[in-house]
Amino acid sequence: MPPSQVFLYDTTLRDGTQAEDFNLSLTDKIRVALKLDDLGIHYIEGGWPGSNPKDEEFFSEIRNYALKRAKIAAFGSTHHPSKRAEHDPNLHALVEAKTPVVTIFGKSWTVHVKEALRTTLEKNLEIIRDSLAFLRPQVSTLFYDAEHFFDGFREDSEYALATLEKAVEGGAECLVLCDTNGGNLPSFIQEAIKAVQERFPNVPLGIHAHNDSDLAVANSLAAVEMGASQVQGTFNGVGERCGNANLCSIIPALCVKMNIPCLDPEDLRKLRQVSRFILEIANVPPNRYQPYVGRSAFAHKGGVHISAVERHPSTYEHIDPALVGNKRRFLISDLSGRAGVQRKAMEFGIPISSKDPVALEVLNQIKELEHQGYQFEAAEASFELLINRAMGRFKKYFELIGYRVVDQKFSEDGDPVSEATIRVRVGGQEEHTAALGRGPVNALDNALRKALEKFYPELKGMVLTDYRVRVLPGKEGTASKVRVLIESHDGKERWGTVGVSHDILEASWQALVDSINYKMYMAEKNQEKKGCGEK
Ligand SMILES: CC(=O)SCCNC(=O)CCNC(=O)[C@H](O)C(C)(C)COP(=O)(O)OP(=O)(O)OC[C@H]1O[C@@H](n2cnc3c(N)ncnc32)[C@H](O)[C@@H]1OP(=O)(O)O
Ligand SMILES: CC(=O)C(=O)O
Repeated sequence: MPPSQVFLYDTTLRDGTQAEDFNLSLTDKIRVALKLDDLGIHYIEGGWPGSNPKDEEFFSEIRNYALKRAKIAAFGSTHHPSKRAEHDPNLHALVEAKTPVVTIFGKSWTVHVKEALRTTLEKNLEIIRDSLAFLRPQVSTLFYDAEHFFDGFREDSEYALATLEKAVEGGAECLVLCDTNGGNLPSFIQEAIKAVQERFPNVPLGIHAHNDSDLAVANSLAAVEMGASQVQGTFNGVGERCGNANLCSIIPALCVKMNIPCLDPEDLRKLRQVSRFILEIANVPPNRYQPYVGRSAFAHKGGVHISAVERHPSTYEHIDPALVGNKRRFLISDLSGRAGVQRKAMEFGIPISSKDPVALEVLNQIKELEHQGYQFEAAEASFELLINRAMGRFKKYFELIGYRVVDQKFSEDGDPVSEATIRVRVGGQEEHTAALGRGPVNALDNALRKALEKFYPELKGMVLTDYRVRVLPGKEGTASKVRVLIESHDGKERWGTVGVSHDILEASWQALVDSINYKMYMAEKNQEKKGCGEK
């Protein structure tokens, strides 16, 4: 039977940092711990104090903070086979970490006892009991992680259960069953838990699942369905190899789908923000397709989907995105229909009906342009300008008379020098400028801005923050078409524009021009809003 409450045990700072390319400094660890505490996580495993000085420092540093809700846990192993518990430096380090919770892991699988620990099955049982018994009087809460429990249970169920018995004898308050290699299926997880419950009806159980079969979340929830009241996992599922059970998916599943309290609804709304915060700190790019919290988790692209979601969100959404702090997005592409165009236009504040011939014209243009290689999902500014052009509302801020870009290399080792000259007409006035740049696109961008800034000083505050070039599929080698996506920023807003051509400069030019036009268009639009009394 599922428990009445689940306790969340986060191991991002310990097992999470065992992931390739996921590293945290001491300061990072403190910041993440405080964030998790603020969210309402019950236990935060800070590291392995016997492992390295950073983890030791973490435990002394975190004592300087008054945590609101979370308890800090220190992690380590049972004592070394060659030592007695009282002489084992790892166990001493755990006590010296002075944490309210200590978690130690021990071996449940005969293969591990013989091959990894290189000891006898009897000795391992003694190691488990003695390690816990040594810690028990010195720590207030003691958890036992039964490493490889499920693999051990399959191999020799009696021995695996005997290891748990020793942990209980030693004083473990919760037996956390681990799918360490992440290879088990939910049905087997439930079968093994049933046997554990029959043997230990009064001992709380926990689950610690790895994701090697992409089942860590399913296995964790299967364990909870059986009655496990502690769930260990990491934010964004980071962890050794393919990662740990992802708390960003487990938490909403528990709260929203299984109605098992683990976070307050108000805290649940912070989930996406906390997920992002941790990735930012670790300098890891977010996975846009991550369930619940990813940018695309509630992004609708197919025309049929957009139309139905407009009518009733649950037609294509499994939960309300706001519950986890995410939001619904509608994407424009060649898979869109009129409802998508209308929805997007409404978002831009342009009222058109899906029956309006303009909606159909815009739709046809998008389908043709996407066929040519344009893509508007990351270039919404270009799309907004396209709607305005179709409606005859587009204002031309400048006219190109011509440009020339020269890229010269003077020696084998030297950097090339790029220079652009440009002639534009603004109103009735012609402007002719030149600029150098770090590469031809930068030179062209510099020359264009230099020509326009005199007329539009607001362009000075605009910077290009991202520039991506993608060679479009084809067999034409260096003659292939390219798509350029530019992201610009003016301190307040960020917008994306797109250009496509066989010529990389032309593709860049299109995206640059859209970016500048959009900036000017936004400035006027904001001015109009102010004129209408909007704040
Ligand atoms: C499933 C998990 O994620 S468990 C956590 C894994 N995390 C980590 O390993 C990160 C932190 N680890 C470390 O910093 C180091 O490995 C340390 C400090 C713990 C140990 O370092 P070392 O003493 O150099 O050992 P090493 O890293 O080679 O690990 C193997 C040793 O651990 C021992 N060991 C492994 N598991 C256990 C256990 N449950 N109980 C007791 N000893 C164990 C092995 O017997 C072996 O000892 P031996 O070489 O004397 O035979
Ligand atoms: C304890 C642990 O991290 C594991 O078994 O995966």
